[in-house]
Amino acid sequence: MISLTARWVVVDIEGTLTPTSQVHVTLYDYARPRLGPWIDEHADDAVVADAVAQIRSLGGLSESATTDELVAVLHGWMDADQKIAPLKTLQGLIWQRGYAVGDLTAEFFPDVAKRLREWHAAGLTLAVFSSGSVPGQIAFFSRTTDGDLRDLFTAHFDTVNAGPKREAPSYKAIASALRAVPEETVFLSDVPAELHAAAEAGWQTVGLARPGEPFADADFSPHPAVDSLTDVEIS
Ligand SMILES: CSCCC(=O)C(=O)COP(=O)(O)O
Ligand SMILES: [Mg+2]
Repeated sequence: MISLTARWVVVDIEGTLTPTSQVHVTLYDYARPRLGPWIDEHADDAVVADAVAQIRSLGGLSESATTDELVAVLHGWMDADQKIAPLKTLQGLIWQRGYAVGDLTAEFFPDVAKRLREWHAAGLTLAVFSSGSVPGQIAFFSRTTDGDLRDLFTAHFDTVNAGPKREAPSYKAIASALRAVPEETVFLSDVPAELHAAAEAGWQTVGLARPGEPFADADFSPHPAVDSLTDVEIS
């Protein structure tokens, strides 16, 4: 059991709240065949047009690139699990629709919903920092096997409104947006490099080394690590 004193709790999603397979299999497989149709059907949407321009630029495609060429770049990024902003934007829009129409339901590790509700009821301010886009995150928490959890969170951060997850300035930006005291803020993640960045920003950190997850056997030092939120006590 780890006991901390903090007022702000910021959580990662993949590998921390939900199994990696929920993202890499369930959500990625849902997005893959829908990316092309979404780009074509929402070509006039400014958010989609901006994402397409970024894909062309980052993917080295010409102005006349076809939707199939754009999708090939997006699939390549997904296959390599590169969490690149325009991909996360389009995925988030597709998942938002998927949760709204009832195609998708988010599943958490069994300890998660209870612990988040307890921390919220105890007066802690909860926020999310994930590579998933903010609209995608909000949709994810709207329809879960534990009900609608959106009210638990005061704020959502992604790589667009905060910055890269492995860089300390992103955590400084989040603390500033939350008006949080860094030393009274804790970040929970399954990725040691993210914990290093949060600690560099003056935050407290807890690693989630969940059995069977990609980082289960990683070296989390100097951060304390647990395999369940049940083992994290915050007062
Ligand atoms: C609907 S949120 C999906 C999460 C996601 O797309 C993702 O890439 C998760 O990355 P994280 O930073 O939470 O490990
Ligand atoms: Mg993660």
